[in-house]
Amino acid sequence: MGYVFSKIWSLFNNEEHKVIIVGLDNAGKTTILYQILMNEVVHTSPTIGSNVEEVTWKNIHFLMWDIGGQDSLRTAWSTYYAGTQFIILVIDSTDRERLHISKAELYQMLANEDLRHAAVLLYANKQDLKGSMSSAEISQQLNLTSVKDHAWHIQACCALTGEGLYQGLEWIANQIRR
Ligand SMILES: Nc1nc2c(ncn2[C@@H]2O[C@H](COP(=O)(O)OP(=O)(O)OP(=O)(O)O)[C@@H](O)[C@H]2O)c(=O)[nH]1
Ligand SMILES: [Mg+2]
Repeated sequence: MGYVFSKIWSLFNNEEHKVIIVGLDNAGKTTILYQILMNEVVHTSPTIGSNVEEVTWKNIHFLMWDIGGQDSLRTAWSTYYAGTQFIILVIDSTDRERLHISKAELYQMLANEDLRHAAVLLYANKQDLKGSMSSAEISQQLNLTSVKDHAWHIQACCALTGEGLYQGLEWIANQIRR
């Protein structure tokens, strides 16, 4: 398909882009999903299984899966991978003790065949809290610059105010428009 034609096609195309929102329990995944969907802070309890919502933003249609992050639920993440275009990995920026677990989960996902074409948006969430790690610090701890085979971006955010969330989505939109 010619470049111009494919660009025109994409303008009229209602393709739904599959997004999975993963990360450790308490990272803020469900809060982020509903902040994006409704511009509201919802009261959450730990997610068992998943929540799925259709999100339309700037005329782009997303199917967003928010998956429970508790230890015992993480082995089930891979059942959501097929057809995923974007991974949103949410990190509680105050959770220094468990950053190495997020790191291990990240690299395990990147090695998964079903996710080989997926791009990764990392949200460094809970920036409102004292002592939170900056996105630069998290990036360094996760050794993100070593990730060459997936597009990735890290965005500082606060799910309670919504700050940073749309900048992250903008990066995703740019990946789609490429
Ligand atoms: N201060 C602060 N609290 C947040 C932020 N985002 C989420 N929280 C709180 O963190 C707690 C956990 O949020 P959830 O969205 O339920 O976390 P989750 O990642 O969905 O957790 P699981 O479903 O167990 O995997 C809740 O009390 C949220 O209100 C944030 O940016 N700042
Ligand atoms: Mg949840």
